[in-house]
Amino acid sequence: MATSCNIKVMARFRPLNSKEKADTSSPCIAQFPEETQLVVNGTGPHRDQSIPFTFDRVFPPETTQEDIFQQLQSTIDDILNGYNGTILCYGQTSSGKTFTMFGPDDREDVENQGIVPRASVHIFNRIAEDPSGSEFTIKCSFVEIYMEIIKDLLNPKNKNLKIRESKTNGIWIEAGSEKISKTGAEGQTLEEAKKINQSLSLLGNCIMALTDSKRDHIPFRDSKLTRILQESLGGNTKTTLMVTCSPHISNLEESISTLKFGARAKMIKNTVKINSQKSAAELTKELETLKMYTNSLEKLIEYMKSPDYVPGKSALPDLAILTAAQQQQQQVPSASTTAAAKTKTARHSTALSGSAAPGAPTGNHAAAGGSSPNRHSVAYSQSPMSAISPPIDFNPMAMADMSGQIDRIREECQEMIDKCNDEISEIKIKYETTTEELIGVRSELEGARDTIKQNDADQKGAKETERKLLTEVEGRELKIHTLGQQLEDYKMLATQVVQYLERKKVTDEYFEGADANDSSSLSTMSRSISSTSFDEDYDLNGPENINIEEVIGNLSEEEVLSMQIKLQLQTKVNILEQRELQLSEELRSIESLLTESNIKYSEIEREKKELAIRLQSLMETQRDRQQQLISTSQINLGKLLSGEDQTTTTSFSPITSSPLSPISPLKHNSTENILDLSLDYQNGHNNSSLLDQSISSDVSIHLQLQLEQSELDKRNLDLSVVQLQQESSELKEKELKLLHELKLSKNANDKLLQDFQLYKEDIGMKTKIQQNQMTNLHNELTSLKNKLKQEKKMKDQIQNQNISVSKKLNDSIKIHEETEERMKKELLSKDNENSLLKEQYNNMVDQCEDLQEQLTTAHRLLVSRKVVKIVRSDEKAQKRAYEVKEDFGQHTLKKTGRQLF
Ligand SMILES: Nc1ncnc2c1ncn2[C@@H]1O[C@H](COP(=O)(O)OP(=O)(O)OP(=O)(O)O)[C@@H](O)[C@H]1O
Repeated sequence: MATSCNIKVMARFRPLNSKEKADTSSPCIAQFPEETQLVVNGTGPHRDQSIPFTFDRVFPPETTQEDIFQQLQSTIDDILNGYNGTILCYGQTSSGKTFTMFGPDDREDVENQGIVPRASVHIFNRIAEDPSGSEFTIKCSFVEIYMEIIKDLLNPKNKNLKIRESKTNGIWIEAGSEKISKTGAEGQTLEEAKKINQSLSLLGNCIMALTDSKRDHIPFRDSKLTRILQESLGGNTKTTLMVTCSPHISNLEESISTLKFGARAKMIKNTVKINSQKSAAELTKELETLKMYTNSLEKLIEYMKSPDYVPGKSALPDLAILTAAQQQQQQVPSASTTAAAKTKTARHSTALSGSAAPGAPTGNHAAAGGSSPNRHSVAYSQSPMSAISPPIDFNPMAMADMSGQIDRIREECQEMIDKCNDEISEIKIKYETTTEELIGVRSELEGARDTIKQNDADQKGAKETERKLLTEVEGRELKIHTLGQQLEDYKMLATQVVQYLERKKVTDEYFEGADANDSSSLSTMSRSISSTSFDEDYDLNGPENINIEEVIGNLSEEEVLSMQIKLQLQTKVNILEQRELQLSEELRSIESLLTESNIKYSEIEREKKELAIRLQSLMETQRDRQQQLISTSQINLGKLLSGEDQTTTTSFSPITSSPLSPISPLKHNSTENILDLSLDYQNGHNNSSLLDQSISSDVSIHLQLQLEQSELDKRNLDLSVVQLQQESSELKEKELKLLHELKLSKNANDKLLQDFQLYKEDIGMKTKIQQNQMTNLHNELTSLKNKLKQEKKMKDQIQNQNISVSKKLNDSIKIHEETEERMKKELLSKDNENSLLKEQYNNMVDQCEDLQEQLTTAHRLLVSRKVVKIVRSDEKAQKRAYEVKEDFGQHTLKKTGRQLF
């Protein structure tokens, strides 16, 4: 009896792996307050919300493999009791599907064995323990669905297995290889990813459709995975879905998506019933009964054919055999009514693990499953023997007519049945072709959608590149602007320097005529250089809140180099500035010294001149006096010589203009001597003693005094001259010293000028570098602009392409949708036709059965009315008698055929 049950859904969280453990900030995202409930924390935009989930069972990370199996053992037992069963794992990649299904790679690690090895052991244990002596057939297969191709993992030659379906056996994978060439896959990574995601999203679609009461079409046929799982989802299978999750916060979105998938799947209802199949022993027994029955019939017919048999008079032989056979046949239980038959066999047991929640990263599907052989149960709703009814009266002619009619009807029926079968096969082929076509159209659509997505992504990428380029261009333009300004400043500065140098023409004259303004203009210029070189953008100290190291770290090599040069320049300028100030100071002190010296020198010169004049006048006075003395001496001498009174002598005053004392007459020495003396004196010879001897005592005293006085004067004069000469030489020394200092200053100034020249050259060079940089930047800007243009062009092309692709896609979608719609309609009408045909077919089969029954009744009548004699003479009737046996066999086949259909 069929019962309805929901899919069992369980959730398992694996432990944190070593990498996740390293992130101590994040423990397990889920809490497990109850055995059937878990709460996922840290959800919502602010990570402060929780989502509760309820499943048939939840397993926290510490759950052992044994605990898991304990919960799934009942599913295996159900399979052993004749139900179809599926255990399916679903979850994000690396969430533990393989671990749950198979366990670790190490086969020796028995403790961690997964469901499949444990289930195998359990099944064999159960078989070993079974006391009934029932026959068990265990078959096992492992297949992989890879890019919509089913591969036999146990026989790699079987690379493209087909999915088959029959009403009695449900869906199974055809265990033969075919069309290997079709599987040749090359460079299909993208295609592979698409297909894997597609089949998973199609699984999601089926689950959505199954849980949506308004949907009557479940798109199982859209992918191989859903097709295989068709019976497991909403069909005749006890299904357990194990959703596996990572406990780490980094996989939160995927885990929630997986759990939501599980929650939805939990709503799916399956209708399950026990499958039964007769064992070989039972079938043999049945066959023997049938053989017995046939033998009885044959014997009966033989007897009826024999001359001993008189219809209506002769007793029927071997009825006991018939009765025994009939009784035995009736003992054979009907499969449909014996749910607890010993021969229960699960047609369909599947263990599957599929990867990834939609939208999550995916891996391949690893499917491991087992399905029983393609057997159908031969089930009778009624035993053939039970159709034999008691004999009735019978008219042989009418019987013959009836037999003919029956034959005709049967032939007609057979024709109709064949026709129906042909039509049904045609429809089936058409249906499958249409379905395949639809799948093709859908995958084409998916492809087109992917192209659009790709194009969108390309467009986004192009936009991003464009934005980046624009930002770069803006940055470069700004830099060029800044550099341009700096260049202008440099140019201005260079002009200033040139002007300054030209104006100054730094020569000795300059130093002689230099004034405070000029030196200050030099320092002003230096300051202006410093302020120009270190504008705001390149201020090394920068605003307080800026991390200089970070700023420098962000600067390009070129900028750092430029800053270094500027820093060096600034240092140099500072040194020059200081030096200039020093020199200016020195120059000023030298200048003042020089002025002082000049003043002193001119004073000394003046004094010297005065002294010279004085000396000259003194000498003149002395000469005059000597002259006077000589002349007086001569006069006196003449007087003396002529005897004139001494009273007539001329008196004269000494240099001091003292009143002239009367000159005493010369003593008696010869006049020549006196004259000689006078002349000697005049000639500078001190010969006063001679004079004393030659002149009179008064005059000689007077003269003596005067001479002494003049001697004194002369000595004084000499002293002054020496002093003056000393002073003059000192002054000369000072002058030389000053000149030396002047020379040093000039040299320093020359050095300064040289520095300025170098500085000017440096500035010129830097200006050139800046100009080159600017040119480079301009070139770069131009190339960037060109690139931008190209990007824009490309973007436009992509946009145009996108528009045309979108248009094409829309057209194609429209066409495909129309085709799909048309096909759906066709399918629907074919389905309707199909159901009508099925109905017709079933009606015909029923009619056939009725006819068969009528025929059997007729035969039974024939037998009971003992028409054997007529039959014996009538060949046709004899033939009919043989057909009774044949018909019986066909009756069985027809029954089976209807069930199969
Ligand atoms: N419950 C668990 N206890 C201990 N280790 C586990 C558990 N679940 C998973 N692991 C480990 O986590 C890793 C990933 O698990 P597994 O390979 O089973 O993931 P998967 O879902 O099959 O991944 P994929 O979809 O990529 O094939 C493996 O190293 C596995 O041993």
